Amino acid sequence: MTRTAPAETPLGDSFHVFDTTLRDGAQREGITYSLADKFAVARLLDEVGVGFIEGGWPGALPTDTEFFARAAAGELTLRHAALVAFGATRRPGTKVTEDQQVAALLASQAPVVTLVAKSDVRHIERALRTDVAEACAMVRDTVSFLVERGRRVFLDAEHFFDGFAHDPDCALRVLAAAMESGADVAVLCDTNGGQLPLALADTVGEVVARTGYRVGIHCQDDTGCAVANSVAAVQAGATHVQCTANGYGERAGNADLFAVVGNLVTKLGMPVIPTASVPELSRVSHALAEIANLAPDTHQAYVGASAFAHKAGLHASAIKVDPLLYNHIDPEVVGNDMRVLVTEMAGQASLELKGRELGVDLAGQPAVLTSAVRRVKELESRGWSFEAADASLELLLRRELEESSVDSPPFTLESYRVILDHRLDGVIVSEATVKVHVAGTRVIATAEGNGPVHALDAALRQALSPYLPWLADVRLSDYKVRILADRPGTDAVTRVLVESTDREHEWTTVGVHGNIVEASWLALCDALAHKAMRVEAASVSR
Ligand SMILES: CC(=O)SCCNC(=O)CCNC(=O)[C@H](O)C(C)(C)COP(=O)(O)OP(=O)(O)OC[C@H]1O[C@@H](n2cnc3c(N)ncnc32)[C@H](O)[C@@H]1OP(=O)(O)O
Ligand SMILES: CC(=O)C(=O)O
Repeated sequence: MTRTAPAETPLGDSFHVFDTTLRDGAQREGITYSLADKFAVARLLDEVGVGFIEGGWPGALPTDTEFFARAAAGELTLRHAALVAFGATRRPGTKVTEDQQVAALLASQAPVVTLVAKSDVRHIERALRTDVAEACAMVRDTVSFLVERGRRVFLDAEHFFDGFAHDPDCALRVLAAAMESGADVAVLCDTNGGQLPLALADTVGEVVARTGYRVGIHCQDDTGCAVANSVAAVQAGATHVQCTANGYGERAGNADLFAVVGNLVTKLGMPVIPTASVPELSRVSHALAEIANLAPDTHQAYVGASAFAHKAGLHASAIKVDPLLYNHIDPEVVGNDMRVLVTEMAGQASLELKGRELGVDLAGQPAVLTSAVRRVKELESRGWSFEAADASLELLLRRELEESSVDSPPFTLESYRVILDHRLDGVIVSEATVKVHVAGTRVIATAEGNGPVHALDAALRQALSPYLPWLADVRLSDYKVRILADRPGTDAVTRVLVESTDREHEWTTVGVHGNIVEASWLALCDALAHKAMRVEAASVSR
């Protein structure tokens, strides 16, 4: 059997980060982990150095039974974490030795077992249909049975906070039944997730003071307070905290591992995971979202892509002096990055910082900055959006600087024409003709496409390719359209975002116009102008 305590974590066994992504996280609507997913999740969690990984409920779910069997057969080697099996106590009125589910916990060979037990008298009487004495006997029998067979046991006291408020004696009797039978941690669960931090911390403090037990915390997020409740519980004396990656879990979710660990490490100075793992938090959070087949939450505390993204001009002006003036921590501590967003809320400092990020030096250029801010605000008020179109913003800044690389575009347009042909057979064909001037030559080209923008792109490529060899590498990788119809006092306009790639880089440009084809054309032209600018910069530096 493998180890029953975390290895190589600075606080050792004295503080537990207990992850239940593979059990409670899998209870989230929309998540189904395959066996391969479960191994991948466990390995990533082990990489960030959690102390315990609850792998599922063997005996209840066939995938979980298989997961533990394969782990026991050597398919899962954990460097930091101990593997935990989850399950219930014996059923009321049965013998523990005859309970198939308890037998499955033992058969899983997991060195640690979490047993869930009801600690609210209303649940004992109405859901289990038994009395408190039998509920305590179920806990006592099952804990003793597993401890005698060498397992380390944690007790998840379900509905503890509601139960304690209603009948503290019953709730404490259930804890005593477990702890006096050899359980290691009495985990107080806010199963319905209805608690708020101050009251929850009072209860945790009272239980610790009255019993002297090692107490853990498990918080659901139904009040949006799971992270706050978990941290408050730790401050009140809990030394075992249960959480899930990105807060996945039943209903509104669970306490987010990354926020809980982020808070404990950076706010309370508790090295609850290995120091070297802290900068891995952002990467692992995103990888776990991929495995769950969910988009990472860009606004997630600590690890979200927007967690350190600043839009307001006033923020940027202070960040220019010292980034920590507007960041609660250095984002690199948790492997994240700071970003400055340029929108209509930008001021000169935002543009100067963004310019720095894009390699455009605007320091000591107050006139250029004033004019660029005015231009950005004016364009944004007409529907442009530079937040997601760094390449168009870079062109705008360089145009304001009157840099030669953008002053002489690779081609100029004389005219374009797009025809949409709806044939009798129902087929719709788009045809575009462009007349451009490139390398001192007037070129006319016509091409068909499955839509007007496709046809335009094809005609432009046909016209320019003989003169711009780099065009062969450039392709349109994404195209997004948004109709901006609800702007007071203006006609509806279309905003087009074009993402381009040349296999090495990706860049996004924006175009806005009342006509969708013209909006697309503007974004397309910026995309090529941006590539041409890079090509020229590369040839100059050679
Ligand atoms: C708070 C939590 O999130 S705990 C985790 C909950 N997770 C899950 O339920 C997911 C996995 N569950 C399952 O696969 C199934 O529910 C099983 C295999 C556990 C049980 O399935 P079934 O035998 O068909 O029972 P069913 O799900 O209808 O009801 C649960 C039974 O467990 C009993 N039970 C509930 N909690 C406990 C407990 N802590 N200890 C012992 N028995 C319990 C219930 O009283 C009920 O008994 P009954 O069948 O006599 O009415
Ligand atoms: C154990 C558990 O998941 C809960 O009480 O919410």
